[in-house]
Amino acid sequence: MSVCARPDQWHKNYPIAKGRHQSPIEINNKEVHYDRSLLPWFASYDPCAAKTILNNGKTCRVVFDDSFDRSVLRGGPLPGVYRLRQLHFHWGSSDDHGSEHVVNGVRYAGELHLLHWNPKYSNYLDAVRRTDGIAVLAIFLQVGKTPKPEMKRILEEINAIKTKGKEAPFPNFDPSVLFPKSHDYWTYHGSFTTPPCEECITWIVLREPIIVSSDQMAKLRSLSKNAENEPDLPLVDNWRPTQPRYFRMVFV
Ligand SMILES: NS(=O)(=O)c1c(F)cccc1F
Ligand SMILES: [Zn+2]
Repeated sequence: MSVCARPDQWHKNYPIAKGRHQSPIEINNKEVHYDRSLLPWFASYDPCAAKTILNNGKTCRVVFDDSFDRSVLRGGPLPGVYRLRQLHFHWGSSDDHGSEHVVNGVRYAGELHLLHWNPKYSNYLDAVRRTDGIAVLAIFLQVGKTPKPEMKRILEEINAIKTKGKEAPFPNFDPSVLFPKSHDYWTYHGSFTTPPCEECITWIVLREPIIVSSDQMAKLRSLSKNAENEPDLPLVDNWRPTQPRYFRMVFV
């Protein structure tokens, strides 16, 4: 495994990976603070902003047009609107683990991240250098008998992006169809969960998971980390272990 592959080695190339605002973290209900000044969050996404779905060897990602305030997240802990740029997933090698955040000791089968950036900065790369540059909406995936039908659209495309570097058109998709009923959330300041682990993220972690089927999780696991001309290496366990918390949570 290359030195960058193992999370406990990341700090050798990216010292910030040992910072004091790293993600993910363990969320314990008894330790969160209630902040009544926090507002509900709102997403207003344009389905026509959806562009492509791709396998980058680390996850399955859907990319959106973020050249103007077309699909935005606002409210909650956010000072203004943040532009939707991409969504991606984290999952395990079996249904009993795979999420990045852990809630009261519970690991979910997976976690969906919708990444947004603050347009007060000139571009995404500038935003990732700012503590208020990025907002990620995180939604847990829980395995159950009645999966959310809207997940089907993404999983049907998996066959087209089996290997690293494969990309397929993914038009006309509003990711808010994946949201659970409740918008209740926890929020804290953290980082990217993959190198360079910049500490630029306002995390909004939804309390209510969405239900996916075991077959749908197996579909994600059928992706390969490698390109088509290389041996098939199952793309699984693309989650980072929880990091030290060092600071307080807030919860609406
Ligand atoms: N998992 S995460 O949301 O922090 C994330 C991103 F949004 C984008 C790139 C890498 C990455 F790790
Ligand atoms: Zn992620």
